[in-house]
Amino acid sequence: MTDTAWLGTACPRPSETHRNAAEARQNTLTKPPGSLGALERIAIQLAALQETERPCADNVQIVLFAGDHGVTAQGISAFPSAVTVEMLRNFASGGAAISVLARKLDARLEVVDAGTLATSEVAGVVTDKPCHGTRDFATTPAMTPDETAFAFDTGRRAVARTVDRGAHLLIFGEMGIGNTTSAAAVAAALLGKAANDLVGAGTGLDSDGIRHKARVIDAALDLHGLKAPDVPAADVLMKVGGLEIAALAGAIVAAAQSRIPVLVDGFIVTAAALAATRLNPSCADWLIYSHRSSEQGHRLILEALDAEPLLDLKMRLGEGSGAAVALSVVRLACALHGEMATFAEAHVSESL
Ligand SMILES: Cc1cc2ncn([C@H]3O[C@H](COP(=O)(O)O)[C@@H](O)[C@H]3O)c2cc1C
Ligand SMILES: O=C(O)c1cccnc1
Repeated sequence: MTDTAWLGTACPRPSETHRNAAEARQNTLTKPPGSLGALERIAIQLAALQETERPCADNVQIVLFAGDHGVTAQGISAFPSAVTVEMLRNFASGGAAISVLARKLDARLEVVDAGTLATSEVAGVVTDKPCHGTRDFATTPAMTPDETAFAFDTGRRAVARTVDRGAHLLIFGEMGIGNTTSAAAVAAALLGKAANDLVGAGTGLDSDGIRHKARVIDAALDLHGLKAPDVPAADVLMKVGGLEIAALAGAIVAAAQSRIPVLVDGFIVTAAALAATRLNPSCADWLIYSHRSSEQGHRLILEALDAEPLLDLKMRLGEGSGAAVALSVVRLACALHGEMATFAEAHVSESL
């Protein structure tokens, strides 16, 4: 039995001293105070987390967790499960969206098979899984307690591999046909909302398909007793989550415990972040929200997390792609914060 006690270890608090210093610096830069909007907020948050007056997001690691979902047997995705493993090869050979973004951003990309149906190792992919895909949660819990604990640890091990590389920021992505259904089920259970409020088109379901997806989730929440209030997040993940979603939740907690800020991607990673904040509320300080996905339920999860994402580009891909695109904005926020001249340095008159 894998121990999950580590998930509860408190994450460090952001430095108020550095937050105050960064805020003070923003107000001395040659611009009307507050005029850089969210860019100021992000630079100040990062300064507090990195315990510096000049935050930085140059050294970035992207970790993508992949897993397969038994619930695909219910016809809840527009694509077949085989795509998950096919995409593993595409990530490794550099042709996926996140592969291109990682190259252009000069960020390292590690792909972890956290539980796909692949029966042998895929070249260029780290294999760290307790089983091959989850069970169909329409009929039985998706995972056993041991598989869930293993998946949390998969996330922790991925973060441990990056700590020595000195990453300023982590981005987590995911790949798993069927995982918008699992993510919606997890979020519906944790938020006490109807499945209908959290489902969306995923890879491209039509409105009948979306209604069917909601019915599958709704029935599963009944079956597993997840409409009751205050079901522990680990139970929710075990019953209707996924191996890559539990790995994401474990990785988010582990990153915060290791003092590494996380740039949170779209619908699925945000559902995992919601679970992570239930597993360990102190990790919330370490999360920066990158974008609002056009997957319908994302808005509700973001609201529950009190999150204001940086971008809304109508993206709905996953893989960490929204966070990767927002990384450019974060980097520019850091550059402005660190490199703009102050009123005194530039001999510019301050406000009346
Ligand atoms: C070629 C392809 C590449 C992807 N990359 C991410 N996803 C995204 O779509 C999947 C979730 O949608 P659903 O729940 O509808 O299956 C996940 O793998 C997610 O990462 C992809 C989907 C496809 C088809
Ligand atoms: O926003 C996401 O993460 C997302 C949305 C649809 C499909 N896959 C991922």
